[in-house]
Amino acid sequence: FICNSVLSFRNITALAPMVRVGTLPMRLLALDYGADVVYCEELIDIKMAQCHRVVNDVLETVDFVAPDDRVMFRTCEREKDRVIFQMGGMGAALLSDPDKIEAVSASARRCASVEETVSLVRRIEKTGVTAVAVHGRLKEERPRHPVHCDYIQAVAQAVSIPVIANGGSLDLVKTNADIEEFRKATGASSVMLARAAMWNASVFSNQGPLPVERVMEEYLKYAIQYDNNAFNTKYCLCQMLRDKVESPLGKQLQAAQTSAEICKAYGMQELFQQTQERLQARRDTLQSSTEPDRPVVDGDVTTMAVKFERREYPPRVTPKMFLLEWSRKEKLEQPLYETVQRSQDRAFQSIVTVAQKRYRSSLWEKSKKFAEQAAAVVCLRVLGVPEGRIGEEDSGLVCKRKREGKMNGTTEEEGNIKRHIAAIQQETDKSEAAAVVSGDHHRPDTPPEQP
Ligand SMILES: Cc1cc2nc3c(=O)[nH]c(=O)nc-3n(C[C@H](O)[C@H](O)[C@H](O)COP(=O)(O)O)c2cc1C
Repeated sequence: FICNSVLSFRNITALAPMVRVGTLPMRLLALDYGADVVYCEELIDIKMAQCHRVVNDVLETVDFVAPDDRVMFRTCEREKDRVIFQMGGMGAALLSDPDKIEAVSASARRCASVEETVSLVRRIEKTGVTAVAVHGRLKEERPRHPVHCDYIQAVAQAVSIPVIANGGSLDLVKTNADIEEFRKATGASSVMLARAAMWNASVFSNQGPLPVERVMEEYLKYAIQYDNNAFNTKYCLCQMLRDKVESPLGKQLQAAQTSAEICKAYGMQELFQQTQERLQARRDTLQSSTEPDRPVVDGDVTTMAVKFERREYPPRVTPKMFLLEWSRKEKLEQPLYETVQRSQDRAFQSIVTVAQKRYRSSLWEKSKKFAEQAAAVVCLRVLGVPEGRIGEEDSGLVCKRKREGKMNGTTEEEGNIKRHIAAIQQETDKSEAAAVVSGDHHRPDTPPEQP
């Protein structure tokens, strides 16, 4: 590994690059336990070039998002000046073409002989790189083969830039104290660990090692906090379980398909739920502070920043019902709802078409039902039609009729209204049931799983 950076690589310990393992939760955990520098998983240069950079105010991260909306790289303030981005696509290929090794970070394996290795690293040093990490195995050797400390030592003696020893996880480094032993055995400046850290990141801690159960819990906390991909979280936890992967916990973990299910396996569902609510609240606050609450015409859609708050309406009364009733009264076609779901947070947004005009809330909702209600509210507000909200001034048919009923003291009138609402409700339920059959239905009280 050739490092070009303002970081110091003398006398440090580093988390090595690991595909699928080196995502944000693992990097933060390694830093917490005492790693000085953390590598991200190897990312393919061409794929990264297609990503766009997104400042994620909800998670307080910076994301590099692929055209298919997958987050390829997520980073945060905590690892600033500590994270090293490992670019793939060149990697070991550079070994046979050292001329290309300039101003980049790449990975390299030890060559066939000590002389060849030393000669290569000398050439690399001349390009002006800051440090070089040497994985003490031959290109064709597997990770289970013993590491060659003598090769790393020969390199360390031959160059003046810091050498970072790598490859010691299997046979040499089991505890924090072993890190120093490995460094001494190779004469290197620093040490970089992959598997030992993947199995138990507390190997970086001079207070450690901690039981892996505790480490998994700490890992999971970061995975929840930073909305880590559930399958990535599961993969990393399975690596930590190692031979316990067939234990009852391991089986539960393997069966889990969502972050919620993973957390349940670890008895951490409450923390998961709380975190989801906190993130949702932040999302709502950010949305409402940035969006205007007056109508804005966006193409052929009239939009407003409206959030549907269930508690603002009486039980069994919804804006959708009011819009449906109003459309009937006006002899218009039934309102038509079209809903989309975005992949980064699985949030929903609906457009309602009424009298050939389209209305949408610019805010995203946690369920399809809520998104439709928000669209209905936008339409009703733009049209100046009551929406059924509690305390709505001189509003809705229901409230108005109720008032009339009270004034006349007739309970019959109230009965009529109730029947009327029930009929509309039935209608609404029917269309929602159809949505369930078509498989795009989400209950409003169960926030969807985060990607
Ligand atoms: C799961 C896993 C993924 C790895 N992914 C990468 C990678 O993306 N890029 C890379 O250069 N090396 C990768 N490696 C190699 C390690 O960075 C390291 O060089 C190797 O495992 C030897 O170090 P160790 O003995 O501490 O495990 C990976 C290793 C493992 C175990």
